[in-house]
Amino acid sequence: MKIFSAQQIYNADKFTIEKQQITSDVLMEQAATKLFEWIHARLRGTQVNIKLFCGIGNNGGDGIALARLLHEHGYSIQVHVVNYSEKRSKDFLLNLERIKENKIWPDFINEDSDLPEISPNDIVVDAIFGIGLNRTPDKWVGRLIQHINASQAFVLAVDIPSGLPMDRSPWNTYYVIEASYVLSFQVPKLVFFLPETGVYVNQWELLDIGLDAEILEKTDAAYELVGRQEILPLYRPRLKFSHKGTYGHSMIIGGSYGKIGAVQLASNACLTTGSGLVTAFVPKCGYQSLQTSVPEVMVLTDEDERNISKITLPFVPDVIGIGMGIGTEEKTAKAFGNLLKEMKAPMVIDADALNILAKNPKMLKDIPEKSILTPHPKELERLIGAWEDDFDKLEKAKTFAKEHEVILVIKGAHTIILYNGKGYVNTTGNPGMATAGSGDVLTGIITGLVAQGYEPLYATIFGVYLHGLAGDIFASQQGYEAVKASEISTMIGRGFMDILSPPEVVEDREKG
Ligand SMILES: NC(=O)C1=CN([C@@H]2O[C@H](COP(=O)(O)OP(=O)(O)OC[C@H]3O[C@@H](n4cnc5c(N)ncnc54)[C@H](OP(=O)(O)O)[C@@H]3O)[C@@H](O)[C@H]2O)[C@@H](O)CC1
Ligand SMILES: [K+]
Repeated sequence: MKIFSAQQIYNADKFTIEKQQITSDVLMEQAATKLFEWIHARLRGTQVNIKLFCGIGNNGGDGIALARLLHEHGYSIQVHVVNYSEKRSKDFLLNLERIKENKIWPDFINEDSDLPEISPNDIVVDAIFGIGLNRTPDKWVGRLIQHINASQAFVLAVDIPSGLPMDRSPWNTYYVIEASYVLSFQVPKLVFFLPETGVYVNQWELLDIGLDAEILEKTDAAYELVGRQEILPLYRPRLKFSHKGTYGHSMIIGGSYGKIGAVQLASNACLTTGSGLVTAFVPKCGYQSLQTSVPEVMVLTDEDERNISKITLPFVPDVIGIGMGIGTEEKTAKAFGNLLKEMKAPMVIDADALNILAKNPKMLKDIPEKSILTPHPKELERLIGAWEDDFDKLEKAKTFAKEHEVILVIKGAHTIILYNGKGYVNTTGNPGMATAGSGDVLTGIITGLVAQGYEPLYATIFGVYLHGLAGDIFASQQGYEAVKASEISTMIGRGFMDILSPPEVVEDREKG
């Protein structure tokens, strides 16, 4: 599902109004009706105080229209107009007139007003700012936002938490509504998925307000949200008349004394994802433990006892996954550098192999095209340098990926994959997966998919989703704390089954 910028949403808005020959007011009424239906389906007339804080733009207009619908259905409401500008929008004014006709008298909050009391039992509707926010809120509006955040009331944000800009981190982190739930219109917003801004969005859901399908289809978005619907078409079925050679021979290279487990985790995940054959290449000290722990994996050893020092391949693997537990010794760096020169096929590069690249930037030019790099935040910083905020990070990472023609996986609560100027935002995974070896399993999964013939970008998108899903399935049975990397691998098969099973009534991608 596409993630639009604010400008693209305004364009879609305009296109819909022109094509469907409706007024903008009709679109606002559709939005308010969807908000009302969502609330009404849950409250079913329960008497609770609903306090609506409405700005003077179209986000505020949505809030005022919602207030009218709630009032018509017998809900107890209070409307507070947050009067932060004289430039009121046309549809805001129209809806203000309409509620006055319904004998609802809003309270106007200005710089000098006392802040209204909010009880923890109230429901607050936040319609102060929407996607039109373009500068920091005034101090008094910021104070009101802090007052709402401190109230402990349930806060339902309309479209986006007020104070959160669409294309940058907030100017003042205290001047943003901490929403309990966000009902967002039509398309997800990128800020919901980034670490600095996602914290204001506890849960979110999309409401279809009827923006025209044609414009949604033809708009080229810079980011895409990846849910089951996007993943299913990427799946490559296993054929009846096939053999282990059909599914590729993967090579997992890594490990050092005390860190052989990383290779075991990656090799095991690679096999479990369906790679036909897996050979691990480790220092001598890893031979016995690997042979015993994963009998299906073949093992080749370096001549060095404790570190990788010279990589000699007796065959050409379909894909190499490299870096887990490998260390950054000089001889290892040299061996990796030589391998890069030798290999033409895409590789999956992780962990210390990334640190070696960061320390030896000359090696970057030798990375085979469409290789997949899977850094965690520290490794990413070593590769692309420090960033100012999440948006700056994405831009720098995009530039890096383009320059070196690689697929860059930025790991996080919502892992983002960058390739050729475009970003793919993953929707699976959970905090339990922030655990030792989780990244080794991901490398194994992606390597296993490339081995089976998945195109590298698709292998990455599919692999990141599958990895998160396997972690989610395990966590749903045992809880976050018990998630261990090896347990994630045990759920890879269930993950595939989940992807292939019929979708639930509400798509996971439309909620978060
Ligand atoms: N297609 C859709 O999805 C539909 C969207 N709809 C709704 O419209 C919402 C967007 O509405 P919007 O464009 O009127 O902007 P909104 O956020 O209400 O801000 C109002 C104005 O405030 C100003 N301003 C900015 N920052 C400021 C600040 N710090 N302090 C003071 N003022 C500030 C700025 O104007 P400026 O002063 O810069 O000229 C801005 O224009 C969207 O989120 C959704 O809820 C639906 O109605 C139906 C269809
Ligand atoms: K809002």
